[in-house]
Amino acid sequence: PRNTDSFDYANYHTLAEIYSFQDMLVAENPNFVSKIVIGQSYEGRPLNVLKFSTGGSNRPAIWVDTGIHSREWVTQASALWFAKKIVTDYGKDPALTAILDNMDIFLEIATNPDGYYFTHTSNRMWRKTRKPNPGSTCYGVDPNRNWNSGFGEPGSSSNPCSETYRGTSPHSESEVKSIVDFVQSHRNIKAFISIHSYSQMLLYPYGYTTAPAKDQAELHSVAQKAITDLASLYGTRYQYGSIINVIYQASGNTVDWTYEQGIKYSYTFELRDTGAYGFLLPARQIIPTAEETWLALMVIMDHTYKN
Ligand SMILES: O=C(CO)C[C@@H](Cc1ccccc1)C(=O)O
Ligand SMILES: [Zn+2]
Repeated sequence: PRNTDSFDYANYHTLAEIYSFQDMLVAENPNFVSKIVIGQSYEGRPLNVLKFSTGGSNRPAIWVDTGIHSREWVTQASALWFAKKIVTDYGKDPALTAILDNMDIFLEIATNPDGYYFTHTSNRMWRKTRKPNPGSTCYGVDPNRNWNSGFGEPGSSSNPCSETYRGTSPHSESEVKSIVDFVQSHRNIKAFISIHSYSQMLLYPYGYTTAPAKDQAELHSVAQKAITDLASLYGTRYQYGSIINVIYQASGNTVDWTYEQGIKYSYTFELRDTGAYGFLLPARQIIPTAEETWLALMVIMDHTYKN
């Protein structure tokens, strides 16, 4: 495609196409969109983050990541649509314009690029990073178990061959450590949203403990509004609540760590579907999924801006 208008949002794309989309979007919007490289993957690929900013310096910010689990293809595909939506709606949609006149948005689309490349070349069902595990024939660490929050407690595995292998120590994975370093140097992130598929759930901390988050009531009511708006478009029904209550115990997970860093509005989405296709969601559902998810994201971003 020659530009982001002719880009095909209704299909899945290779890693190379994602990288070229990012560069096109920056080139088309040089005063609004920039690309930050927060680190590199194990195999040496850039960890690119798109920054949407209308000015200021170190403004309060909203972080969204997709594709931390590489096989969850609808999430990276939705992020491409979100990126275009932001540049299209700024100056037109009053709620988004108000948010962006006061806050920055950071969007990491290919959060696990080695894994994503591997799903295209070798194993469509790959989830983890692609770092070899010494002493094992099995590769990869689960980047949603590698964070320093309840690390190593029940809800992750010590077996390198497990899909939920936690790694040898917290933040051992560069794909995780790069975000840790970014969050800890930025210090003004107000919302952190990590997007997975599938199951149709909107989840908030904690996953490693049944102890309720101190902001549980507020997180719950914002989630309720978010899934209501999501459902208003196509009737897609989401469950919502704390990770451990709604899905299962999961230690060392992303948003438990960001919440414990003081980022109150920490959420994980599990996008479509509920198992009919699972990770192999047909491309025809990409745009509807992105559209309905955007409505929920706008609720969380608007609440963050107003609080
Ligand atoms: O990837 C998943 C399949 O989408 C489910 C997620 C569920 C989860 C989501 C947020 C925090 C901890 C766990 C996972 O096991 O890491
Ligand atoms: Zn996942």
